Parts: sequence; structure tokens; C-alpha cells
Amino acid sequence: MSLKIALTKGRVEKKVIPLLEHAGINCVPLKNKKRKLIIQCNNGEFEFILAKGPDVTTYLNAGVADIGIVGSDILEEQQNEQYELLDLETGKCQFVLASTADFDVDSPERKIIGTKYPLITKRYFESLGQDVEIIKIEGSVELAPLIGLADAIVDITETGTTLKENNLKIFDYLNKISTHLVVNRMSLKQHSREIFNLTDQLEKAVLEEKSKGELSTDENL
Ligand SMILES: Nc1ncnc2c1ncn2[C@@H]1O[C@H](COP(=O)(O)OP(=O)(O)OP(=O)(O)O)[C@@H](O)[C@H]1O
Ligand SMILES: O=P(O)(O)OC[C@H]1O[C@H](OP(=O)(O)OP(=O)(O)O)[C@H](O)[C@@H]1O
Repeated sequence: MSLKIALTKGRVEKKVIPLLEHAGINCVPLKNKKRKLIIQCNNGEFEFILAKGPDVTTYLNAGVADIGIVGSDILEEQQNEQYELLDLETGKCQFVLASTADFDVDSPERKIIGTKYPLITKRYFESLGQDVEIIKIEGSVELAPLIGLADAIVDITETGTTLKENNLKIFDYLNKISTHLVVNRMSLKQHSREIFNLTDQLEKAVLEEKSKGELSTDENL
């Protein structure tokens, strides 16, 4: 029987494929898949289910996937606890509080914050002892302070390009984000050998990628 892996499609999928290859999974079917959503690799040893990030945990909770590959941003935003096997240390980015340069971060007035991540935003402002109004936005979050929808945003930044091109400034840094390997507890009992084997291989792959990164930095010195 295949090990069913719910893999976040898009950015995460692209970043994770080199690690999966390192771990001995032939990812050619994944790379050539076009619009196919269920992909078998290594003669059916692994079955990848291509899903949106927030749905990965839904599949795990329902028991229809054994393993999930998903960003820690999503795990943090969803309240249900997942059993985490490994930080894959890729897909790295960070939550920030950002706005136009004239935003008064210390203003005592109740702020309006735009974000794709209402729970993380609520927790962040609660930790500051501030009650804010949160407006949930589905994308292009950077628009909110520019067009007067919100005073500021809590969003993800990676290269900083989107903030820079829209003249937005970072006012605070929140949690760092990376891609994680999570598991359905029932599957862990049923397929423990296969799951721990894959986790070990991926852990080695992460270490190898890391040492390559460190070597290339050294070479640049
Ligand atoms: N620069 C980044 N911006 C947003 N997410 C990033 C970034 N870098 C890595 N990630 C990770 O990628 C995930 C989002 O992937 P992606 O942007 O492909 O999906 P999405 O948010 O559904 O976007 P879209 O629907 O616009 O394709 C996040 O959950 C996060 O863990
Ligand atoms: O710091 P950067 O490298 O510029 O990356 C950050 C941007 O990428 C993400 O948006 P995404 O591309 O997922 O599009 P979206 O606005 O539709 O969510 C995120 O919400 C930022 O807008």
C-alpha cells in the first residue's frame, strides 16, 4: 500500500522536490504532472496528493492522508494540533507587521489590520496588550494600507520585494516560517517503519542541503 503524502502545491512543492529527490524519491512524475492532482512515485510506494496548504491538515485529520508537507504559517493559524515529524528548513519566510511610513505603531487608537492570518494577528496584538480590528484578506494583502482599507498588515515576506515595490515599511518582525513534515497519528501507528524511514531520509537530506549552503557561503568569503 502507498504512503499517502498531502503536499502543498505551488511554492512549497517546488522547494520540497529537491529534498524528496535527495531522500530517494523519483520526482519525475511530480515534475511532469501538469494538472494531475494524485501522483504515484517509486512504483506506487508513495502517492502525492497535491493540495492547498490549509487543506493538507484537513486530509490528515480525516485520515485520508498519512503525511503532510505544509508551511508552519498554516500550522500556526489552524487551531488543531498536528504531530510534527520534521522541520524541512525550506520555504523560509517571515511574518511582519508592515505599513506606509506614516503609520504610528505607538498610537493608542484602535488599529485596523489587514491579513490572510487573523488568528496569528490576533495573538500577536494580544501579546502587546492591544485590541485591534482584523480584516481578513485573501491575497495582495499589501494593498490594504495603500488604499485605506487598513492601518497596517500582518503578512509574509521573503525577499522583501513586494513591500519595497509598494513603498511599505516593516514595523515589527513576528514568527519565522518554514515548511514542516507532519503526520496523522493513526498512520504513524500503522506505518511507523515507512514513516520513520522517510523522516530519517529527509532529515539527512535537510542536513546535506544545509551543509551545501554553508559550504557555498564559505566559498564566497
Ligand atoms: N514569499 C512567500 N510568500 C508566501 N508564502 C511563502 C513564501 N515563501 C514560502 N512560502 C510558503 O508557501 C506557502 C504558500 O504557497 P503559495 O504562495 O504557492 O500558495 P498560496 O498562498 O495558496 O498562493 P496562491 O493561491 O497565490 O498560489 C505558505 O504557506 C508558506 O509556508
Ligand atoms: O517578500 P516577497 O519575496 O516579495 O514575498 C512576499 C509576498 O509573497 C506572498 O504573496 P503571494 O505571491 O503568495 O501572492 P498573494 O498576494 O496572492 O497571496 C506574500 O503574501 C507577499 O505578498
